[in-house]
Formats: sequence, structure tokens, C-alpha cells
Amino acid sequence: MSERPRLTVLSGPSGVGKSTVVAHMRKEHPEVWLSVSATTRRPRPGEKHGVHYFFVTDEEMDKLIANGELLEWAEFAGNRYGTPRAAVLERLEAGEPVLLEIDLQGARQVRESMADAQLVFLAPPSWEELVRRLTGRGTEAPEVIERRLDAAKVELAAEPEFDLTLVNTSVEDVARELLALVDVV
Ligand SMILES: Nc1ncnc2c1ncn2[C@@H]1O[C@H](COP(=O)(O)OP(=O)(O)OP(=O)(O)O)[C@@H](O)[C@H]1O
Ligand SMILES: Nc1nc2c(ncn2[C@@H]2O[C@H](COP(=O)(O)O)[C@@H](O)[C@H]2O)c(=O)[nH]1
Repeated sequence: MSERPRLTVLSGPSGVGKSTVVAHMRKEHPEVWLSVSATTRRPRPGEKHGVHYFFVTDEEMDKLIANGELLEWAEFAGNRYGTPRAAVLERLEAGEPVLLEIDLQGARQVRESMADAQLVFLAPPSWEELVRRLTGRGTEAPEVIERRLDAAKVELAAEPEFDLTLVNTSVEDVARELLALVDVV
């Protein structure tokens, strides 16, 4: 029986490359189960309901929170995001590894409720590169980018709270390192 943690949280500033790294890893290893979050954010072009997120209204999010259906949730840059509790617990109870891609506030909540969770911080090679990636993605308006960069300063300062840090210089290298951390047989 492996002693590696079953639940892994991947966190890090907006634009650092979390989704890119996870998508790369799952292309080669689709057996890695990633929780699909609920969010009040509008879908970006190409994003599908139930695949990238469960896109919900403010009222639906209120209900998910009030009914205790979220393992954790947070407001990030003007939208709310949360991890559906039932699907995660189902996987863990079946002994299967779980990966969450969430912000710092969510990572802290998971740390509180699941002491044996493994918290991984994804860091950019430099601040300038983070700005370049977030801006270059072209998915947010300039004022939203500003809000996300403000949040990034707070997130970068919280790096010591995490169990380990991976620096996203190469997507391939980080995807390989992350795969080794996620307890996939
Ligand atoms: N190692 C890398 N080198 C260069 N560009 C990268 C690298 N990793 C990711 N990118 C690019 O950076 C941009 C942001 O990546 P991505 O959307 O995966 O970030 P994220 O951390 O998931 O952001 P968010 O938290 O806002 O969802 C994308 O355009 C992606 O192609
Ligand atoms: N606390 C949570 N944070 C989440 C969740 N799902 C995603 N996120 C994080 O939100 C920001 C913004 O995401 P974006 O898709 O709008 O760019 C990013 O840091 C995500 O990791 C969640 O369920 N809970």
C-alpha cells in the first residue's frame, strides 16, 4: 500500500500555467482524475460545461454553499469557485487519487479539513514571465488582469505554506514531476 498522499492540490498564481501542465499530464495519463469545479465565471471560448467547469449562476452557487455541497470555495478576482465535495469523497473512498487545481484560499481550506493532503505550489520563472503569460493568454480584460496580478502578489508570498514548489519553466518537465507526485499506479 502506498504511503503517498491521495489528495494533491495544485495551486499558484493566475497565468502561471496550472491548466496547461495538468492538460499535458492528462493527455499522456488520462487516468489522473481532476476535480471539475463550479464557478460563477462566464465560459471562455472553447470551455465546456461539465468538462472545464460547471458554470453556475450566483443563485446556484449560493445554494451549493448553503447546502454544504462544496469541499472548499473562494471568491477570486470577482467570481466564485468551489470544489464539489461528493465526487472528491467518492474517489477517495474508492482509494483513487484526486487532483484539485484551485487558488490559495481553497488550498488553505483543504489543508484545514484534510491534514494529509499534499499541497503543491506552481511558481513562474519570474514575475515578468507571469505577466507575459497572463497577458498573452488573451482571455481577460486589462482590469481583470490587474486584479489577477494583485492576487498573484499575495499568492507568491504564500509559497512557504506549501509542501513543495515546482517552477514552470518547461511544461513537459513540470508535468512529469507532477505525475510522480500524484499517486497514480
Ligand atoms: N512553461 C510555459 N512556458 C511558456 N508558456 C506557458 C508555460 N506554461 C503555460 N504557458 C502559457 O501561459 C498561459 C497561462 O497558462 P494557463 O492558462 O495554463 O495558466 P493557469 O495557471 O491555469 O491560469 P488560471 O489560474 O488563470 O486559470 C497560457 O497561454 C499557456 O499557454
Ligand atoms: N478555491 C478554488 N479556486 C479555484 C477552483 N477552481 C478554479 N480555481 C482557481 O481560480 C482561479 C481562476 O481560475 P480561472 O479558470 O478563472 O482562470 C485559478 O487560480 C484557479 O486555480 C475551485 O474550485 N476552488
